[in-house]
Amino acid sequence: MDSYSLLFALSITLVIIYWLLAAPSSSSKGLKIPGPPSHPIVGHTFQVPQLKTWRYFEKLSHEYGPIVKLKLAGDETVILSDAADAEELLGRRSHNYSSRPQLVYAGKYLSKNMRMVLLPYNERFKKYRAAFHQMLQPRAVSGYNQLEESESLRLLADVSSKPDDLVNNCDRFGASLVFNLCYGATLNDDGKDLTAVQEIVENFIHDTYPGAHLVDTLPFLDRLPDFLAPWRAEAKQKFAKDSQTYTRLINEVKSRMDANVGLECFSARLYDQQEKMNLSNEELAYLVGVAFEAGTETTASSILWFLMAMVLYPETLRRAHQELDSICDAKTIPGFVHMEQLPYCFALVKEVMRWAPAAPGGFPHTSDGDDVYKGYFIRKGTMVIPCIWSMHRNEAQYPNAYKFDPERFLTPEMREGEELNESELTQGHYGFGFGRRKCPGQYLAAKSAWIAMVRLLWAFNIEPAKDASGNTIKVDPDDCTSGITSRPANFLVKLIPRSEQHQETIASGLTQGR
Ligand code: HEM
Repeated sequence: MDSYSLLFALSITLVIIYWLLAAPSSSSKGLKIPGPPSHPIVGHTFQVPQLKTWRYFEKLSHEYGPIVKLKLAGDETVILSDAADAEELLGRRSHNYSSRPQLVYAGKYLSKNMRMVLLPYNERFKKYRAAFHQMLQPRAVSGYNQLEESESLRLLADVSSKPDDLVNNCDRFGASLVFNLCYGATLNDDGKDLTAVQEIVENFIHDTYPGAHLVDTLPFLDRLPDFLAPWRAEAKQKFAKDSQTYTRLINEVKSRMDANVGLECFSARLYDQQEKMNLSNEELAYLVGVAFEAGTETTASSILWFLMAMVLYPETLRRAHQELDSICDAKTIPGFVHMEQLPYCFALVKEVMRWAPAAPGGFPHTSDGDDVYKGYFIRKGTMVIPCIWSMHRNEAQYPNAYKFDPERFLTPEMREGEELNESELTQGHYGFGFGRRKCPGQYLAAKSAWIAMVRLLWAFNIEPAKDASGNTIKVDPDDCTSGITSRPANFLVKLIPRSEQHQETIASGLTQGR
């Protein structure tokens, strides 16, 4: 038997002993939360599919109701599929539900407990969150209009010149905007920094996936000595590599600051407050790095979902074009000043975030104390997962929920040009999560999505791609990636400039640095 098989056999034996001796017995303190039958030893651990878990959660909600309990390797897990329950528990009772499950591999070793997204609700978390708030609160975000407009213009130019490189073009847009805000510089064209952060995000998504590392299912395996725990050295090695990237980036900022280049960016602001905030250089590097990684993948995914919706629902594309053409001719690139005049486009952007949330499975929260809700007992340490996908498919709240239909968000007030402001983009759907862990980048993300989508609509016809024989290639929204975030996979689409004048306007906008 090799050392991995031995370790596996040992782990199974230990989990059985743990389960029998240490796992909490079922509670008599409240009603039993419904859920599927489970195995007496491993619970539901092996029933939950690794891929597109949110679809399984949706199926459970149809069978057992909006609050479902699962037992995953001894841990109690509650899946919420109705937004009202999530708003009550994770929102109004957020004092109790704002922690995160503690991951040994990704939290302790891969992130040295410095990645905000994985931190429990502790003092370090509050300090990090306050720093994010400074940079990403609505008032600060309204100062980024010019940057968002110039980055989205660059997106149009990239799509025009490299139409077959769509995924990279969208990734670049998501990344370069956040990069600029974080490091006060333009993302290099050599792709080095983008590739580095993409690799970090890819590893992170893989390493946080349920079941990716046995030690996160059985945390006591962390007591094993290094020679029996080869994963520990692997995670530490990845940390060292990621840390090198993030440290290099903030060191570059520091050099520019030392050379008295007036810099306004997240890193510079943190350097100025480093002592007051009691941040080590490593912490500072990670704090900024996490903003860069969190903003890169999600924004690009939303744009790709938008393009897919336009292919699947050409009538909505036609209506958006009609609205845009009535406000902006081919010589006028739409900008934030036009937001109030474009209610249909506004509703369309919100519908993208509902129809295809970039983080469909939701991020798990953890309870810090026992609680009773609707008669159900929720034990301290329960992992509570708000399944955004199921919430967005709730027929009572969103009739005909599987259909992409911007009309559902088009209120009479909006038709009159009211309620068309940036913060409204984040309302009416749950794509940014809940309570004290709600996405701190939501205002920036929603505005970036708006400007990118509206400008792509203005500039291009969005059509299904064709194969070599001229047949339309089918587009399937179920063909998507699985992880904390999700985006279309194998998605081919054709973006065709709407006119030569549109192209000329983009080119002259670029030369004028608009
Ligand atoms: C379309 C784009 C985006 C989407 C859909 C999105 C969605 C989310 C969601 C669902 C969460 C988890 C909330 C919860 O736990 O309930 C989250 C957390 C987070 N997001 Fe975003 N996000 C986006 C863009 C951004 C951007 C641009 C940034 C930063 C510049 C950012 C930074 C973060 C951070 C740091 C967290 C962790 C917060 C915590 O654990 O307290 N996100 N996001």
